[in-house]
Amino acid sequence: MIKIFDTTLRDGEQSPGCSMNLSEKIQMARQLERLGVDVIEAGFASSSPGDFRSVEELSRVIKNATVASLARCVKKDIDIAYDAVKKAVKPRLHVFLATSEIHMKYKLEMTEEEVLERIQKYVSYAKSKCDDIEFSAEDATRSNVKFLCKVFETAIEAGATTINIPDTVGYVTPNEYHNFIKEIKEGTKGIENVDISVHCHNDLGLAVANSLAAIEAGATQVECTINGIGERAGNASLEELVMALKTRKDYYKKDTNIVTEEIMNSSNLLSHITGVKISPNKPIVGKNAFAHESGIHQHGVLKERTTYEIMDPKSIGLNKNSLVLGKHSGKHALRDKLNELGYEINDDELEELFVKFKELSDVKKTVFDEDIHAIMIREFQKVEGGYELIDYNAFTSDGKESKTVIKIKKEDEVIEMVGSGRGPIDAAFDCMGKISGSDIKLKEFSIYSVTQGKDALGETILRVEHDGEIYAGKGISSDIIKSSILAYVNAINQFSGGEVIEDAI
Ligand SMILES: CC(=O)SCCNC(=O)CCNC(=O)[C@H](O)C(C)(C)COP(=O)(O)OP(=O)(O)OC[C@H]1O[C@@H](n2cnc3c(N)ncnc32)[C@H](O)[C@@H]1OP(=O)(O)O
Ligand SMILES: CC(C)C(=O)C(=O)O
Ligand SMILES: [Mg+2]
Repeated sequence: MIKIFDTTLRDGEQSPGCSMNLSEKIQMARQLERLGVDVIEAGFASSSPGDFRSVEELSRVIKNATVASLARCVKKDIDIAYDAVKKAVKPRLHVFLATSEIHMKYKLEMTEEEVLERIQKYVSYAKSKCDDIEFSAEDATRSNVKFLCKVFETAIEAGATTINIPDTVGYVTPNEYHNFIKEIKEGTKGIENVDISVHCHNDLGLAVANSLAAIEAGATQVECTINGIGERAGNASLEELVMALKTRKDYYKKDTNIVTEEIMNSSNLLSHITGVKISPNKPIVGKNAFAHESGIHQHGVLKERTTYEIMDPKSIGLNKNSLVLGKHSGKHALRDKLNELGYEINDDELEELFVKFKELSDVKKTVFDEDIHAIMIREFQKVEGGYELIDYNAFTSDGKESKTVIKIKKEDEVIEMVGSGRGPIDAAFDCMGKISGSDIKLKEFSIYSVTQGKDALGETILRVEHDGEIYAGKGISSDIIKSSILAYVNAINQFSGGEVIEDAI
């Protein structure tokens, strides 16, 4: 059995534009639990009060999976990480220190001896607080293998129950990694009593191949993320890894606890939460992964699906029969759909959402899954004390400067302002800039149609820069000017005094 350690909420969140608020992390963690992952790395508790709160809250919410927090070999990090995970049913402390020459010399400014001492000291300290300890040798694949064996021996003697061999910069190749792990297995005393974990980055597009090679060499845990998000080019993608093991069970002869039918839900939920789209040719979860365009392939698939499909789409949760939601649907069907899409809600939340659902179904014939995601994403974005759009009017005609008037509320104050620009959206952003009185630069802006038909919902995703920091905003509406204003409001609410409502659905 291969343990799946999901780090979507920690390493995944380290990818630019993938930050999640607490309510988004809770929804995602619940979905990861339905997916059946063994370990959820909930965050790096000491890195910020927000990270602490989310690790602490996830430790309360998650019942089956182990909940881990990352910590440096620093007392304060370990204390804070333990405080955050201590209420979990199965807590884990994940302690790390770099072991490559380049990291030790330039980053840590430590000698090999100092690194070994520090590992001994802080893994023992972590062990005095928590039974389940993972130790990671950051940049392991660029470390001297003999030194690495000493590193792991030290960590195991100090109480580590899992040792992790990360390919931090995505440098290694599959055969090389396979041999490297074999060498570590042969050269490290006590390694037979602990889990061997791997954590691969995708800088050369080899993260999944390297993880699979590591499994063949004896790794018992793989670290990965949904949709492969993560630092730089990302981490090994959970769905690719798991489906490779499942589809080629004849070769790998290994199982995981993953409920593969939950893969599509997990992937869609993350993509909706982060606003990061999945490329159509992405293996397993891309729009084209099970699509057949050419005649010869279509002919083959019509006669026998397996001529061109190595996986059954149903095995990842595609093509499930589902109830069609519309203006005549009731709360049971809405709850059923929300659960099917990976959202858990209580009765009060259902009442509130049902009102929004009815408003939408009055204007749309059919409410698609994407519409439901859109309603939920709006709920996640609620901000207490932040700006709230009340109304807007746009005046535009070909070749002339456009004007947009926005009426907006912040706490009890209603503000009305006019902006001008090249087109109504440019004018709306000019107006929002004046309202917030801040120096804001628009860095990225895209609008996607998220549902079908002429009444489709448009999703705006943008990034703005303020005070050297980048803030992402999302807005959804059947009116693209409104979705753009909502996205802008969502972005500026993150720095203009609003506080994300932690218990929003
Ligand atoms: C490979 C990975 O993914 S590692 C995880 C990366 N994730 C993150 O860094 C996200 C969160 N990080 C943060 O918010 C901040 O970096 C913090 C709060 C953790 C630390 O912030 P700061 O104290 O300002 O330090 P800063 O980030 O500038 O530098 C890192 C410091 O940690 C030290 N350090 C790095 N790794 C380790 C380690 N594993 N154990 C002990 N010390 C370490 C560095 O040497 C440096 O020390 P110095 O301040 O004495 O020079
Ligand atoms: C903290 C460690 C496991 C990491 O993310 C890496 O080395 O990539
Ligand atoms: Mg990493």
